[in-house]
Amino acid sequence: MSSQPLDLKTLEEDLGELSETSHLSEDEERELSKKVASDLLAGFDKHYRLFRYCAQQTKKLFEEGDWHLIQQLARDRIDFYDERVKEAVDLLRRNYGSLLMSESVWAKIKTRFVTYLVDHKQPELAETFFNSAVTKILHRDYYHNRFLFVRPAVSTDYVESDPPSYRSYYPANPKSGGLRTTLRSLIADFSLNAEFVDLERDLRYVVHAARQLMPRPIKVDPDCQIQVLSSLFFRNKGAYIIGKFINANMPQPFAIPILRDSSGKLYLDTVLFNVQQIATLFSFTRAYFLVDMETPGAYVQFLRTLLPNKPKAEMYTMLGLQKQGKTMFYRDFLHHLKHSHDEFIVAPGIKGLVMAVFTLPSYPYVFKLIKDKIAPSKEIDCAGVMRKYQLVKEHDRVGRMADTWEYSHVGLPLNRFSQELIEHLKDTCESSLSFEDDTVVIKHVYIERRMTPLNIYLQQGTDAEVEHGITEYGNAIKQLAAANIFPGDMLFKNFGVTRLGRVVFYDYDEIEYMTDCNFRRIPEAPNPEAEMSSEPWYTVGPKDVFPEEFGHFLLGDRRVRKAFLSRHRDLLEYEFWQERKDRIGKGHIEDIFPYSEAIRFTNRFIRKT
Ligand SMILES: Nc1ncnc2c1ncn2[C@@H]1O[C@H](COP(=O)(O)OP(=O)(O)OP(=O)(O)O)[C@@H](O)[C@H]1O
Repeated sequence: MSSQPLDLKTLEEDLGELSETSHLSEDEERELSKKVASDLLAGFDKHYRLFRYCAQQTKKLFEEGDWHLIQQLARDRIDFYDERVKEAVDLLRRNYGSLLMSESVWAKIKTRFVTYLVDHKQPELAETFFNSAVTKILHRDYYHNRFLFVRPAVSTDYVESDPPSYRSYYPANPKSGGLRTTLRSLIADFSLNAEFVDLERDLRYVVHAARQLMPRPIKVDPDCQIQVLSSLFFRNKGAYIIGKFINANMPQPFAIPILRDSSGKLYLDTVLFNVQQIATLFSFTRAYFLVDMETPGAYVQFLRTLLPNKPKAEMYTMLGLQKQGKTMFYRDFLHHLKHSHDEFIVAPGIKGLVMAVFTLPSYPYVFKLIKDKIAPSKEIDCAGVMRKYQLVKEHDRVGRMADTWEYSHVGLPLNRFSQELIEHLKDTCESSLSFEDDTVVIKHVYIERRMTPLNIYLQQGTDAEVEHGITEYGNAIKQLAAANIFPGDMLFKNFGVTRLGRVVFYDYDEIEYMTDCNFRRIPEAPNPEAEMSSEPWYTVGPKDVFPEEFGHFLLGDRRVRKAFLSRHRDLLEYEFWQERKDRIGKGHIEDIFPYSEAIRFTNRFIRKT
């Protein structure tokens, strides 16, 4: 396994095979390994400094309400990792070149690297960076624990920063002044450089919401405390306080979104206590958070106490550390393979024209390979598909597009593939496959969360489920449109339903920015014959979209039609699309809340401003 290809040749391709030992003396090897290990660590430290700087900048931009720059920063940050890895690899090749052509040197480099991580605050990320660089330099044959961190060598348990990753407050302590005063100082400790519209009012709402939740009579135990992560979680137009309230050894997670109104003042929009609502904030369908963390391991550990069912891989990813997410996903996946025996199969549903998709029933992910030959009707090539997937990675996914992890050179055990799947992959993706002994090596694959394809959900659903699926489908399209995404192919098979019943889009090869689309009304037919003809009587440009046509291919089924027309008739009208496009064109960034409107304070409590 390695991360996304950086278009670098391995040393072996350049200089031939590594020898077992080098011609250097023991001392020379030791000196060399010190230098290489410290160069690699310096490369990582530079990366992480820039990564943190982005989050520090975001706080300022949030205070100033510069949403466009926050989005830009979030997008740019995604590329930082590969840029730093490339720099590190170039440096090693330039400085040491053929000196690196022995296994004994690489084994020493890894050992030396571990010693440098003893007091490091991000050892797990540094190990991943090491892997990313080394897999660019060495051939796949060397991807094992002697040269790489296949398993972590340094534990992140109890790694802490100074000041620590979370702060504790004691509202029941007589000196604290009570819950509201405690919350006031908790918020002040984030040192936001902007005024609140009416903080006292918002604190009353938070206290009120908390009281509604507490079992009666309220009994305060000696351990009563509030713990909050020390940095705010920024995304789009929101900053989130993430923490837990503990009483009688019972942790109650919470999240408080802070928003900014048009006059530049702040307010607490709501408080989320429900674990599912908080899990939704960290969903793989949303953009990554920007958080200034000295010890990300401690953040993940804290978050896991709030959301124990969320895999660590997804936590790291949502904190913007997507390469760490990839590493952890792959380790989990290999572990799962060892402890399961089912077969990889073709993913249920309608096969794609662009992607070959397979899954392991016992594991909730799908694997997507770009086909060798893409149907001409698709008017896209492999590089184009990769660009669209990258666009989705970098764009605000607004809870409606699935994130993907991209891998190259993934080895999977051949005996776990069903016969039908191997034949399907050989037929469609031969150039992506190679067979090494008992292993199928896949050159390039996207991995994403498995969902129930919406077409299957609608076919098999009860009337209530069809109603729900279609309502969600329309909401998904509307939110994507608000985020400047036109899905292109709106057929139900291109959407999936998550475990929480949300509809999410996953077929990216035809997506366009709304602002690049040319929405049109169908012109009047010049005569009845033209109207009856199978060919359109008007010219159609490559970016033209005719919303009035959507109904023809979406609404064949009676139940679907009824639900759609009662909820989302506007999607069939030119005006809806043009109006959205115009708003985006004027620079408007819509508010899309990752929680329901109904739980916002403004809808729960009558505001006395
Ligand atoms: N995340 C997912 N969860 C479950 N099934 C999926 C997922 N992604 C894809 N599939 C299945 O694989 C099929 C093809 O996937 P996808 O739509 O991404 O391919 P495509 O080649 O781009 O399709 P199209 O021909 O519509 O462009 C889907 O119709 C669905 O049945």
